[in-house]
Amino acid sequence: MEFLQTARPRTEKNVMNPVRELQNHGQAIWLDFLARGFITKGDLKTLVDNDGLRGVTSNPSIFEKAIGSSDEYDSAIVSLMKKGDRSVADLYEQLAIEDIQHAADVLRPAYDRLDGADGFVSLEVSPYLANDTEGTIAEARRLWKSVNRKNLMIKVPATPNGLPAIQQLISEGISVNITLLFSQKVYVEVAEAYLAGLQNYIRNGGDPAHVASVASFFVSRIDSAADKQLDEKIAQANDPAEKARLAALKGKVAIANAKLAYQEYKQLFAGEDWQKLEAEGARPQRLLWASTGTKNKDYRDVLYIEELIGPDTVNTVPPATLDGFRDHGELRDSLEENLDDARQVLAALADAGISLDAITRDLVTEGVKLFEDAADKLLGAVARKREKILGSAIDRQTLSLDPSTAKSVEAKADDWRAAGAVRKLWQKDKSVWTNTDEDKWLGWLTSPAAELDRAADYEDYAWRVKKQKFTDAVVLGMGGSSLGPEVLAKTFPKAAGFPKLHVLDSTDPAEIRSLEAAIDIARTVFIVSSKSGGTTEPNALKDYFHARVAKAIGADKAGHRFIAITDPGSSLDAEAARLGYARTFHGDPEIGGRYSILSPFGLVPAATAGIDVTGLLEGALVMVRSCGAQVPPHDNPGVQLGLAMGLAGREGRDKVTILASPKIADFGAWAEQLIAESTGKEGKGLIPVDGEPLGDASLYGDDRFFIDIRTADEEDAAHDEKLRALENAGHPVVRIVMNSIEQIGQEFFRFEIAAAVAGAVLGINPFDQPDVEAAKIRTRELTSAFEKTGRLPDEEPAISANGFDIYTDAENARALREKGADGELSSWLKAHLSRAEPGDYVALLAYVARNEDHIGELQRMRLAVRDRKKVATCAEFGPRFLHSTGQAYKGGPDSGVFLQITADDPRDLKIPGRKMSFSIIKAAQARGDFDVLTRRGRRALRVHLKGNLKSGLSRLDDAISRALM
Ligand SMILES: O=C(CO)[C@@H](O)[C@H](O)[C@H](O)[C@H](O)COP(=O)(O)O
Ligand SMILES: O=C[C@H](O)COP(=O)(O)O
Repeated sequence: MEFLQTARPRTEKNVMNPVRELQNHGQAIWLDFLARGFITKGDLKTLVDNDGLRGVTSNPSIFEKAIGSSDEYDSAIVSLMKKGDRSVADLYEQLAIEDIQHAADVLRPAYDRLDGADGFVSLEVSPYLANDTEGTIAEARRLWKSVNRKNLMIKVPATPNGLPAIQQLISEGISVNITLLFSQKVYVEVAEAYLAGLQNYIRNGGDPAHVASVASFFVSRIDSAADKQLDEKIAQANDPAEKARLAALKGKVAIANAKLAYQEYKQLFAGEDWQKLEAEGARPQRLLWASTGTKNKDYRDVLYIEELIGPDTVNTVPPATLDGFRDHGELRDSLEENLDDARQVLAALADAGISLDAITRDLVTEGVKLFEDAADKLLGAVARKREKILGSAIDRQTLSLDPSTAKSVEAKADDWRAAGAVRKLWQKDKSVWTNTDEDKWLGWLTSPAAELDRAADYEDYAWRVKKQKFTDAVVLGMGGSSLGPEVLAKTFPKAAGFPKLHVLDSTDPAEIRSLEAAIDIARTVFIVSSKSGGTTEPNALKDYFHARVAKAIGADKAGHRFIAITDPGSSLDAEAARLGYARTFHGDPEIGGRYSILSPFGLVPAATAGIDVTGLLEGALVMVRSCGAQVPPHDNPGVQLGLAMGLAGREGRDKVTILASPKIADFGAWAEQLIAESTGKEGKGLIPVDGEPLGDASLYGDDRFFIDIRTADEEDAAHDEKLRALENAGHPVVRIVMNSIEQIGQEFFRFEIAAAVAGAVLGINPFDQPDVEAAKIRTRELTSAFEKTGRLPDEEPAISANGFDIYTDAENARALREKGADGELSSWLKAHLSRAEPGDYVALLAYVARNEDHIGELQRMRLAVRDRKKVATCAEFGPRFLHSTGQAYKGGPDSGVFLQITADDPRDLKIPGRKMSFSIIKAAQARGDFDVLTRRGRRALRVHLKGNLKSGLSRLDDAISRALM
């Protein structure tokens, strides 16, 4: 720094150093600057020795310049990160604390020599807490403890919420520097808060000699604001005398304001009350002139030092001003000169119609904002540095957006930054969304850290599972409870010595049988997973498999082969206790199913399968930190993804097409339910498209938003080529590269934040699922009818033919007949598919066993539709999708064309103790689903395949091909 070179050694020649001379006028000079090298290279000490510098102040802008806008701290950040990853806020704070400690140590000899009267270093609480009394108190206490230096002052702003914090902190013996102080009136309140705090401290036995305080009264900013208004008045005035009167006030207001504040000081720290405190050893709270660098080049560079010299005051100056004063500063006791003039300046300002009260009020708000801006810039820079150091330990995300989406994302990120929306999200502030009950559904934000604290329990549980030598573990659950564990089961290889993990989320008798055939029932552990405990499918499956296990190993032991994961107090909780389950894990009622993967709903299946739960959570925590409260939207990967998805969706690119590489192929099914169920409601939302193989750019409409996710070692040049073609064609493409599957926890969390943010952008509550509930209610009506009558209510097909029946409601039937639907299956399909316009999507909803063959059939059909109609396609299996994309299909935008596929079940499966069989439940679910779709006025057609399913599906495939001709 240039000014340092001008700090001359003490010689005979410069004995009359004006800076040092200030002491003789009772004023202490502090430095409004700090940087690491400046301390470590001894420059601060030089100023202390040569200029008699007696203190240092810091603020968010100073740290932003030091840490954010330089590489001076990069090696220190690397060293901190070597001890382990930490949050961006933590990294900044650690660096700041170290600097403050070093500076305090340099000033400590002065502090000791002056018996604690001076030699202070100030560290400011986060500007984000400026309107939060309790938060300020807590942070000040924490910083006071962490810095652990007697000559520290904690800076607290003089906002309405800062004032009570000041009093409280002083009463705890914490030295406070009150910043952002502009008004005389507020200054009096600040001084009173100090005095009241001191009285409390003494009353509680504290020694006031250990407590110090300064009131940082801002100067130059007042002139900048007042001069601006004066200039406007001058421009408007016609009378030259009036212009001259106004011009004479320029550059005078700030000094007049400060001088009069000093007069208040003299009164406040005189009189009996003060004398009593003083007798106890209390120190006055000195006025400190801050913001004393001259802003207007027409004014003398040392104006705000020369005009404010007086006893028992401090002036904290930026380096250039210090240099200037050392070079050409002139000393006189100016502070109490011409006080009447000062009063007249303020009176004339008021006469001119300029309100100093309004100026000072605005300056506080603006001051907080400026510090927030600086903190955002600083934390954004630290976030980027952290990410760079993490290297491949953090999954890479790049957004390649079309210009329109890119512009919207940039603008929205600016809005979010200005509104502190990321912090609000983390503070569980429901105003980020629709102000309903979103605050009750944000437990997933903190679950990775909370669960890591329970890692030992998961390890112990895993050890016990291993000891049992199970061959298989089967999760019985739906939606959030099944799709997360399924990603784990399909992504991670089987761990030696642990059971193979399966997931069963179907009521299809053939699928249940096929699972049963794949396991050794006598050596299997079942995990019944239901947050509510009341979900039909896991309950039926639990009853079925309990009976099967009882048959295999005896009724008395059957319960021991079952584990429950459920919210406390649910019916499953009670049932598990009654049946003697081996263990019940409780979920957090503040985490919805689709956000529950990093809670027991995902972690128990993981531990059961021998997956490293600690590693999974530690991985997730890397992304938690990257998406943290203090990471501004521009540098926050989850927020960026959410803003991009939400905004692109709002602009019509609402088909979020997920391209997951082979190693993590199943991730899309989890992400699909998260995105669809979170956003698809109230006629708005995103329609995720999973499992649609990447095709030529010409196959896609301008309603697509692509997310490509893969692991680093899965090179695929052909795929990359196609992606580039999409980009070149103007489609938004997000690329996520995971270093390895072990880092999948990061992706769960990134997508959770993204879904929540997209929900905010879309203006919906991302944590409810009203239309899933509607389908459940309708299904329940049908199953209760079955319980009463022994059969499901009759339904009338639109046509019944050899091999198939067609069902739909009257409105759809009329519309389709108008389009040529007759007795042929293909005519109905043709009429139906012809309703899919650009921007629509076609969803095949098959209530058949989900197996390789059927997946293949559905894929063939969907691709035929996509390639011919150039619309997005979804291929889903019921009832599983009901707990996932089913929400968006019914509640989201009315752009779906639905083809429901049902079939005769060749063999049903009974559920012990129930009248209903699995086949009946599945039929009721399909009808409940279809009824809600048609009641919502959606374009829906149901084809019921009769007889042999294989040939039925191939007939359907064939009919679709013909319909598309
Ligand atoms: O409040 C204190 C000291 O207590 C200062 O660090 C204060 O923040 C600075 O003087 C001002 O922020 C600098 O303001 P300005 O020169 O940018 O207007
Ligand atoms: O995604 C959630 C499913 O609807 C299942 O709910 P549950 O966990 O309460 O059984």
